Amino acid sequence: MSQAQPAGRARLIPLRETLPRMLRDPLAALVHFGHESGGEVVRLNLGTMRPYLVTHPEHLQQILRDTTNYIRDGESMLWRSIRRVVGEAILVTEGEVWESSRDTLQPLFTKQRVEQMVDRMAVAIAEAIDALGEPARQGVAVDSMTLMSRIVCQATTRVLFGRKISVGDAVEIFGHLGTITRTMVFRLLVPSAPYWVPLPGDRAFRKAVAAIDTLVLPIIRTERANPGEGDDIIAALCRPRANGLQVSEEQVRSDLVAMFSTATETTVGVLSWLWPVLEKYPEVADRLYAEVDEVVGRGPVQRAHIPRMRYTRMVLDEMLRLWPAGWNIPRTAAEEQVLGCVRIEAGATILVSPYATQRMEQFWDRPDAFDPERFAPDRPRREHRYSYFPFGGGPHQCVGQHLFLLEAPIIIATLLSRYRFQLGGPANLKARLGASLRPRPNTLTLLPRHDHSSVS
Ligand code: HEM
Repeated sequence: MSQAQPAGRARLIPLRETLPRMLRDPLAALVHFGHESGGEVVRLNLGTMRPYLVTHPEHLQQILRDTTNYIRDGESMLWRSIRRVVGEAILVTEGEVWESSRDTLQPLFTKQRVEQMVDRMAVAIAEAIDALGEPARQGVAVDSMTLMSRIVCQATTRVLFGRKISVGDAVEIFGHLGTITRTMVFRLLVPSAPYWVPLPGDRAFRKAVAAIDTLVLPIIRTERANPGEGDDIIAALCRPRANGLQVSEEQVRSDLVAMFSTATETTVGVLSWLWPVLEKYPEVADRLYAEVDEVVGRGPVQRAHIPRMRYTRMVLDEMLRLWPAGWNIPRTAAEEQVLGCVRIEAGATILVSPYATQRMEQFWDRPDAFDPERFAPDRPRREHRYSYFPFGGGPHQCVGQHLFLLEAPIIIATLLSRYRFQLGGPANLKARLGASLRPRPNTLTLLPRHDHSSVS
């Protein structure tokens, strides 16, 4: 990638090449165009829009670290759709509004604070998994995503939201978010369509957003009427901001829905790959079960177990490589930019996709193989920091990364210490496209490994 040449125009991939691939499989299409370009910046003619596709780690680093020149423009692509759900929240904004939300929320997620949450989280997770005992003993099949969402919603509402959202409401909100991510796809694929042109899914989308408001607004009103000193997200959002700014109900609602959705949707999305992965790769399943038995035994899982669960972490890292929940985090060029040898005009949309880069042969050996060994702690890592960025990077790097990397092993170890499982249909490793990635629906029957599945 020579920087010496004068910057020119990006190669444009014509519609006759982009369209059939995008219609068939948009995710595979991004990997294909990234691969074919060898990591150079290219432009995709998608008919109604012509975004740049950026896949090279050096370019990604430049973009993600520079929030002045490469912005999350609320009017573009993904952000426009997400803004219709979360409003002006931490997840979509830039500048002062973003800074104020980030300053309020980030202190809740420092390494130390997250470590303190872990034991409470382990108890909430064990209780949620206890509740699966009876249906499991009766051999009842459950939807695998619903199962994971119950566990994650219980842990999240208990620890992050100070029990101010009930588990029942959390599961309901999660369901509405699922509708939203699915129905948003049409708007993502035709981002230039004005909102007065109805697209499939619009009505279900609007109903789901309204249903979420019905559940969260009363909680916010109660908290604002009696603001407390609590260390949960709702208390933090309802207090006056550090800069003295009084926040509106709408702003609190925006950040609350954004935090709920990022904390649950992504976690459930990634963890739901566990079952098809274990089914498809029995040797991985054997090693995982062996590690859980050795480190945790029959449980309960505790904070001290987590550093010893090295293989579990390798499996998680590999799941995040192949199915990063946040597969698409586009940016807009605020001014004219030069990236590599390519000139990018002000206002252009730039596709940034962890999914594409993390599956490109230029940056990964056998990229399509599921191989946790590539993340073995004693194996030297030679990849560029931005060839693997499931949690993004730069100032917008995910605030929940540490939390996820502690919560996920607890969930896996608690489940596997108690159950084996049987999938209702064949394991499918092809992702279902939405605002975040999820596996295809499947059912699951848990098979207790011991006489009494509850041991906590
Ligand atoms: C597997 C789990 C997760 C994945 C893959 C993930 C991925 C990401 C990615 C890629 C970004 C960057 C967005 C961008 O650059 O525009 C991000 C940002 C964010 N994530 Fe996560 N996330 C996960 C879990 C969580 C959890 C558990 C929380 C909260 C408890 C969380 C809260 C956030 C927030 C608030 C932001 C916005 C940060 C900002 O713009 O300042 N995420 N996440």
